Amino acid sequence: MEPSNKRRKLSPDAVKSSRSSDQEDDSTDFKLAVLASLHPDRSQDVLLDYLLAYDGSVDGVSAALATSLKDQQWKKRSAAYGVQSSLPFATSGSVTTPKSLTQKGRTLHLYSPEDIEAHTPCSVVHNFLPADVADALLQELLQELPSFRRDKFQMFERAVESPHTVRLYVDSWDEVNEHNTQYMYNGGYLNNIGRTPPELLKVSDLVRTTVNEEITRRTNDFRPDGKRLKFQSPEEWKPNASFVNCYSGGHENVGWHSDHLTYLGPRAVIGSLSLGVKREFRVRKIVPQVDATSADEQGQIAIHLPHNSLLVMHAEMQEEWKHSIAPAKSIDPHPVAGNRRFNITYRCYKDYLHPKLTPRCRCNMAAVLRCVQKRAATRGRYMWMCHAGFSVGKTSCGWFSWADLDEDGKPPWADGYKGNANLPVSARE
Ligand SMILES: O=C(O)CCC(=O)C(=O)O
Ligand SMILES: [Fe+2]
Repeated sequence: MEPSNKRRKLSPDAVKSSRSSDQEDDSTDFKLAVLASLHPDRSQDVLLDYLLAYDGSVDGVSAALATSLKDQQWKKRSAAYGVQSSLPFATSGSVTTPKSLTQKGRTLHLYSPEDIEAHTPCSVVHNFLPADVADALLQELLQELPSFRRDKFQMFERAVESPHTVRLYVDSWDEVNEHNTQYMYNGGYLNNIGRTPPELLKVSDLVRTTVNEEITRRTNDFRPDGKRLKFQSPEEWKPNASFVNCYSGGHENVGWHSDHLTYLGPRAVIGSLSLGVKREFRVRKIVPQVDATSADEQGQIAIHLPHNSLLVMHAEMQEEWKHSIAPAKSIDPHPVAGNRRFNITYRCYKDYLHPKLTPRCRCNMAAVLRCVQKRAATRGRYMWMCHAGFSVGKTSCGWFSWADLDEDGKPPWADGYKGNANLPVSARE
């Protein structure tokens, strides 16, 4: 089945980072992403507010922000250190009962692991590492920092840079070579991939144990039937790649996105360790376009992540929610990291999703794996698509194919494949 690919729209996450992207078109998010790249010191809430006020006109918002005296003053104040204060719309204080629900245009602030796991598909472990191990890892990352890069993107006629720096690490030199030449992110290869340094590798083992325990706990305690999600891998979660993000100062951020499934597979789990300055990790449920009038339809949840906290993004997360790191008006400096926050996302790349094995489109590039979110008729189904449709400056060949995935998320070429569970027989090719 090959639908015509009339839309030639850029991914709203193109400004965000090369390894993660939106599942489908979402014009409000796209405009927010453009605005965030043009005005990195404005919070997403402020930008959304302006966007609504200016009837969705990016140019209107930009002109207004450029001349806004109030915002100039806000910008100056944001340079000061202090307690991280609430952004516009924020409700005050922490939420202590699971009954509190998000609301359109509001941000629900969550601090405790109990509240976080009750309201979101995430669990959090505070004080995850022994203090000396956390310090050693932080020191190692500070030494690595000169090799971090901003992802660069082309957006319309503008060259845009991601509003934070990043580096991908894999565990051996062979893997570094493979990733350099075969794994694509937004249509390009990364050129600063590193070999996992010793502390990062040591901590990876600790993360592995805890993430597997958390997956079991989440499945038993939070799934109504105590079973994994359909397409969720039953195999042990073994991290073999880590993206390390660095946010230097409160203005550095990452826009709304969900993480690429292409190499992780459906219903991926990600272990995310935060070190240094405490920041807000924001999440919001993806609202089907038919039911939504704005990207903020169901409100946002701000998960406060202090130094040395491990957040597990569970299997529900990437297909059903988006996440971001909101700009902070002010931050408390960390004694070792200063104004920086490091975040390590430990990921489990599946061997059967190596790009040498996955389908290729007519451009002869390994296709990307996507999940339908917005169209009610096919929501939740996975498809392989031409990479170029989501890469800036490239034209898609329009190739598309429903993915053949079994109930464990495995494709037919993987060992132990159990048969197509992605589509009803009538919709299979
Ligand atoms: O910094 C964070 O906590 C989130 C980073 C993130 O979303 C990513 O690496 O994809
Ligand atoms: Fe992400």
